[in-house]
Amino acid sequence: MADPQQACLKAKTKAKKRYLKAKKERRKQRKNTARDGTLPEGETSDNPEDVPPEKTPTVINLTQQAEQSGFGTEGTIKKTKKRKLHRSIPGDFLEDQQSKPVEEVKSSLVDEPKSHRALPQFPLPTRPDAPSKIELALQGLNRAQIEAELVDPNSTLPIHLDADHNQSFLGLKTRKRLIELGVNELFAVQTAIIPFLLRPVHKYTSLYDPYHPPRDMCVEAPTGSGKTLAYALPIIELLSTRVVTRLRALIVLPTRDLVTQVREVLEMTGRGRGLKIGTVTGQHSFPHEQAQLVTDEEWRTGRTSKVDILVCTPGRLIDHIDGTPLFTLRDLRFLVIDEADKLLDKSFQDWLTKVLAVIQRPYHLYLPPTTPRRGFHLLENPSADSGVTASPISHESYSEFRTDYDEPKHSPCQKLLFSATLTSDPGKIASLGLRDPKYFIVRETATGATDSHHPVSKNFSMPANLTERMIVCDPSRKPLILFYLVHVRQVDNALVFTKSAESTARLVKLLELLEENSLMTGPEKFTIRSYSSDLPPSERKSILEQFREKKIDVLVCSDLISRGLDISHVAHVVSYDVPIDIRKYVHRVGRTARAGRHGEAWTLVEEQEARYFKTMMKDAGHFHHVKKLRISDKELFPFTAAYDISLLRLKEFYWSQ
Ligand SMILES: Nc1ncnc2c1ncn2[C@@H]1O[C@H](COP(=O)(O)OP(=O)(O)OP(=O)(O)O)[C@@H](O)[C@H]1O
Repeated sequence: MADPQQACLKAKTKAKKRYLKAKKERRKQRKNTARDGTLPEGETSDNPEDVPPEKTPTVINLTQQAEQSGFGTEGTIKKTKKRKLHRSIPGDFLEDQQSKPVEEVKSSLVDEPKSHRALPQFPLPTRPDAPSKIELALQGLNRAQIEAELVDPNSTLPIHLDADHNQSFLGLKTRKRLIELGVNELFAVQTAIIPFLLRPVHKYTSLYDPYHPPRDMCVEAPTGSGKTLAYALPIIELLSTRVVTRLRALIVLPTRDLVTQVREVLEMTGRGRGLKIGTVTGQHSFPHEQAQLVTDEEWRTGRTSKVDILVCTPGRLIDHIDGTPLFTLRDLRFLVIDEADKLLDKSFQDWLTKVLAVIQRPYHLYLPPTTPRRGFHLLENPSADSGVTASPISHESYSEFRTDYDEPKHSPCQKLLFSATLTSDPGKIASLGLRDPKYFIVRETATGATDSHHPVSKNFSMPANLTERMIVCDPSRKPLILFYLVHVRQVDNALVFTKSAESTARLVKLLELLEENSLMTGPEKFTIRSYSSDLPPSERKSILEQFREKKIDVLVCSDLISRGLDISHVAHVVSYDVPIDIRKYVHRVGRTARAGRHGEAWTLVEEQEARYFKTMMKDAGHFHHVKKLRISDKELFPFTAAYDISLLRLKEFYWSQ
């Protein structure tokens, strides 16, 4: 007897076979229909599967179809939508619908418009190339910085005394004076800056031209390249045309020593021109300085200033703005900020806000329009020395008369910024509110220049004739190595920079003891002195004078004199302690190799600092200029015994204090 279960299965298999056969038939029929565009007999077009292909427009419609046909449950639709994000080929979607015969659906899409098939051809997203160093450097910088003028450091301009050869726009008197001082040519920075400041806008050069306010200027040029003369000469040249004494040029510097130095340059070059030069640094008492600056004899005419040019430190300048009643910056024609990056530092910022508030105020050539006219108000008339002469218009009978003289004018003050490491920080420069600034950068323009040579790159240029060396050593050997350099490598006429006033004093004491105890030094003993903020100003001045006169061979100092100091015979600079940043390094080593002379820079790098120093120099694109030097124990041996004794004596010295 047949098993009823088996019989049932057989029956099901037969039914399935019939079903599949019928299905095949139907498919055949449909294919034929699709070819000739007719529906098979007995079938209606209600079935979405049978919609002629041209009526199956897009992927989105196919999804809708799936919903309509009922085989797309919620889950299926969701899945479909998700997949569509990845593969938008209609055929793919249909293949996913397991419950439908694949060919059947594909066949309905045979004639799908080709444009739809192009959709998946969108390009894959690609990662853009990293921006170049230049692009990064340019971000946030203003146009003036991008359009900076590069000046070739090798360009010079000979000074001639015949009138035809005056390309520099310097007057004959100035040129004669320069020749007397032994300056026969202008250095690169001077060839660019002096004509820019002196070239007349019209036919004549005037002290004030309210209708063509001068452009401000930023200058970055290597240390010792002659920036001081670059601004001193035009100031002297222009101010010599003045009739009455008024404060027209203000030169701000970060330290007293630099104020003295710049004053000397101005006095030397401006001799015989009748200009009065003053300084305020706090070195003298406040009333003394006040008496040098202003007089109240002619206050009615506004002629209160006793100086044409004032050289000052920022702190003392503010003291006089606040505390000297007749002191005014209203007549300023030049504001020079030397060592500008230093003076724009946070520690110095207050002075700038105050000074800018005074000089940036628009002014009226004559009286303010709201004030009734009663003669001239000379305090409000900064153009007394310009081509504009007094006229009867100022009489009170013309009180209603208005001309363009009554319009508020831009301040005629021209701001000039100088540094060997001028900041590329746009925020700092922007705080100065420069007027259409022109940037000059004195830098080698090597052929095949790379990013690092772009004007706005952070690399600073160094003096051409500077040799740089680094000595990696154990910290305990540093004094010994310095002693060795002085005695064996003839490192004299040297400035040695330490990290603080305290270490300056200790190092000098140790070196003095070493001199005493060393048998090797023989009769040739070196004079070593310290120079730091710990010393009173009078002593500092005297030490600097002795060093200038070559009475001191090695001057150990803190960074107090790392900027601006110009002593021509400095042949060596030793960074006994590694400088904390590249700016410090640039200024320190820049005390030598000035004005085209040769000079050597030595940096003692402690082993644990070597990586930091290397990175700093590499970032500045300068590491390849620094030669590595090894000093063996054998070379130091002749001094080691004296060194050990000196260390003991040093301990005793400090204990006894
Ligand atoms: N045209 C020139 N001919 C000869 N010597 C010059 C000339 N211009 C400047 N000097 C000399 O070059 C030296 C360096 O000049 P200066 O002090 O102005 O340099 P600097 O660019 O301001 O340097 P720093 O950035 O260190 O302050 C000075 O002794 C100066 O007298």
